Amino acid sequence: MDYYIGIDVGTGSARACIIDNKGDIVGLASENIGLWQPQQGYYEQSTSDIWRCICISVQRAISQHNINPSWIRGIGFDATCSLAVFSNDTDEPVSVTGPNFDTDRNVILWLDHRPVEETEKINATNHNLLRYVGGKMSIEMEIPKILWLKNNMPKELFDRCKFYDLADALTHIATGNEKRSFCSVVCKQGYVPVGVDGSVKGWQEDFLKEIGLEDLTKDNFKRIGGVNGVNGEYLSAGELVGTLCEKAAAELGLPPGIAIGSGVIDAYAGWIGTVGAKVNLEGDELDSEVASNDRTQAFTRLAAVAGTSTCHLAMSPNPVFVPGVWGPYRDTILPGYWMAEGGQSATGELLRHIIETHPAFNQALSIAESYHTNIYDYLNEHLKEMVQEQQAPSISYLGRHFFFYGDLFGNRSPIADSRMTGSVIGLTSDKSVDSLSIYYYATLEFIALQTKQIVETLNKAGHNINSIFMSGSQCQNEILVKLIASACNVPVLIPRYVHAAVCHGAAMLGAKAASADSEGKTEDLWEIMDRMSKPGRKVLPTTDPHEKALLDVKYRVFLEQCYKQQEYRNLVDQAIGSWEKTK
Ligand SMILES: Nc1ncnc2c1ncn2[C@@H]1O[C@H](COP(=O)(O)OP(=O)(O)O)[C@@H](O)[C@H]1O
Ligand SMILES: O=C(CO)[C@H](O)[C@H](O)COP(=O)(O)O
Repeated sequence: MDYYIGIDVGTGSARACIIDNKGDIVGLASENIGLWQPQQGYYEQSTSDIWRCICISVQRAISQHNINPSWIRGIGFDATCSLAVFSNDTDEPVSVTGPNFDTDRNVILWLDHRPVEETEKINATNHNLLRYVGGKMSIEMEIPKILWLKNNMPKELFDRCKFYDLADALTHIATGNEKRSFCSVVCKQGYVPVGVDGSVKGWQEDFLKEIGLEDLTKDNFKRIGGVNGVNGEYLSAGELVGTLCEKAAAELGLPPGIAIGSGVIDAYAGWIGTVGAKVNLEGDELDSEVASNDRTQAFTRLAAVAGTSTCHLAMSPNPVFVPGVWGPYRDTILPGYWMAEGGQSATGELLRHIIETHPAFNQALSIAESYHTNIYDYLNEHLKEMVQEQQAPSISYLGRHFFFYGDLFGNRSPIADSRMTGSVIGLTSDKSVDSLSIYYYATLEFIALQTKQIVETLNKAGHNINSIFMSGSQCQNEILVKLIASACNVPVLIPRYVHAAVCHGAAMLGAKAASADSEGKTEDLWEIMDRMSKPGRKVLPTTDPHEKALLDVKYRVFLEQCYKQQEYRNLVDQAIGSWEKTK
């Protein structure tokens, strides 16, 4: 009776799943978490609220599925890469809401774009460290956010703060322990386990001093995890952080003493939960399993973790530097291997925004509700009906003259330009549900074409991606999945647990932690993935020559919309030169 819990904290909800020792999910529950937007571009959450949602989900998953809490051997966590702030002296949450810093919101969400000036200052250093985060530090990372707090908080409050990536904050709450994960400090906080030429290693003291965060270097970098981590170590995914403490155990409804694995950012849990599946990628047949699954196969498999945002993760045995793609990050998942992380800042959120701001949204939503379906499934059905009514050859034909470019939340990859916005060619005065459906389809098409741009950029730089393993809520969207397969011309694998693949990855971290021997040595994560991953369904690219020709030409226009926008912006900036802003 050995069971493991995975806890996945996405932008919108906390989920808990329980797996058995074969990796089958036997319990699953989720709870929506709070998100506050005090002003445009600012997004905040609260670890107290998130922990409450985790506790509800765990208790529900346990009780609904009749699991005895004493059967749980290990717990793994993943969370969005958001900055969580606590007090050094009391360990209480510290508010991040200016100007008074008096709310219980202590998390600056990854999507928050408040540190614009701080990010510019960081990138102006051209420090060698920036090579290891994709060439530029993203506004979504945590060092710019810490710097914003330094610039905006009262000094005595800032001096009392300690900083965690959210996944580390959760393992801290669970264990009371300060051990941090490589995934957190390397991917979001500027720690480099080992650089390629030995010139960069560990925390970059000169960099932190140059940007004005010398405070973090004091006491051996204690406020961000320690000079080399606690006891001289940072942990790779799932290594043993400690055991469930009495307080957290009582809140979760579990016995104390359960092994807690080192957490990862949610995107990385999506990689863990999907790419180890034993699947036959050749040929047309679906679902056929293959016996052998050596880890080098992972080098050709891209994980696309598609929730509020989409993250594209690729592992390589050697460092590959890809402009506009975060990393390369060593040791974060499997010790000695490197990860690259491309991404789209908003995909699920982009779809939601496009649908909800269209004049026909309320009408479409009430029809969807009358059919007891969600808006995405309804719009997909409506597109199929439009094809019938208009006797069109395909859905793509309906949208052939509509061109949507969707960087409404900035561009993460591959051009890494947070000033990017959206553009449309093909607007009409049509306010109908048909018009909404075409706009929605064009958004799906945009997501697929940008995925192609990211895959091409990865492969041009030295990766060798030839399949995509998807997870997150978007993998339930059959039109989107087919578009991604066709645009990228590779098979897309849908996991068996479409609602819980990321959480499944987190549960494998619980299994790894539970395997710790008396010296804390744990089983190899790939071995666990090999044993517990589940094959799902394979979606192949279109073979229709017209569909292919249309996607090719749409890609050409997509690239023009992307680069022309930057060109137009430069033209304007050159023309108006030093025109001063009026206050
Ligand atoms: N069928 C669907 N097709 C496309 N997008 C979807 C679908 N269902 C949900 N989404 C989007 O997925 C996002 C939520 O996905 P989820 O994996 O739960 O995210 P997170 O982990 O970020 O909380 C929302 O932004 C929602 O708009
Ligand atoms: O930046 C990321 C990972 O590095 C993710 O985009 C971020 O954590 C949000 O994830 P999600 O879209 O699943 O809520």
